[in-house]
Amino acid sequence: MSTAAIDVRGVRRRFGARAVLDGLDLTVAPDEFVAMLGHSGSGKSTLLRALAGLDPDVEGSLRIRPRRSVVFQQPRLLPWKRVLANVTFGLGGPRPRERALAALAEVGLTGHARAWPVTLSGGEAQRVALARALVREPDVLLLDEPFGALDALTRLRMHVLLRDLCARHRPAVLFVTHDVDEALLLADRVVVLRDGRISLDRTVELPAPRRRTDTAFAALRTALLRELGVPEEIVEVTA
Ligand SMILES: Nc1ncnc2c1ncn2[C@@H]1O[C@H](COP(=O)(O)OP(=O)(O)OP(=O)(O)O)[C@@H](O)[C@H]1O
Repeated sequence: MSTAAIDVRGVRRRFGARAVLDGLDLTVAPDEFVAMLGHSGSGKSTLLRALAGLDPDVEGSLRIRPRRSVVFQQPRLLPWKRVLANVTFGLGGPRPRERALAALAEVGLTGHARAWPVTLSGGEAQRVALARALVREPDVLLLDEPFGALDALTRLRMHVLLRDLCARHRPAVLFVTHDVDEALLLADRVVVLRDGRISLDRTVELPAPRRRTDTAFAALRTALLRELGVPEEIVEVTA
């Protein structure tokens, strides 16, 4: 029996004649933070949906620890429930209210427990979504471009928050993003999804604190952009 948090072997997902995932293998260890990059339409969300148990038509072997939480690009809060009730919704176990309040405190939203979702900013709503995911103490956190809809400054704040939350709770993380720098700032390992498989798998060994301006950071960024098929003149601008 594998001790991995995620262990995917030979996964295939067809839509009509096209295999979006085509014999994909991926293993994520417990505690590991893996960022997944890939151009638009490469199948990142398809894989995440399969791992979240939302796709009955995927083929191959998918093993994932059963305690898993998903955060999507949109916070997907229930608008007719207050913030606290969104976090406790469907939550089993003892003292759900206390645990939800603790989770809201962790994401800096203690004062918003009684607020309605419609009154929240995009960043606040996404923090509620993170609290809702983490209150379940998942072994695996699946994140599908969770900061994709946020402005640049809020995104930076969310990076710090996510890093701190992961350091405290230590879930295995599979983090889908388009943003190479975001991947390199946060992840232990970066993988690229291309032609239905993992085409590049790199451990991120960068001195802390990670800085976009460091030479090693820039070198990794260049390698990843090339793997993503970004035109050379654009790669050069970012180097
Ligand atoms: N239910 C579906 N029916 C048909 N095709 C689908 C379906 N879901 C996804 N696809 C196709 O599968 C491919 C991969 O989609 P997916 O959403 O996984 O890509 P992605 O890498 O997450 O893209 P993006 O970065 O733009 O979100 C796309 O070409 C998409 O059109």
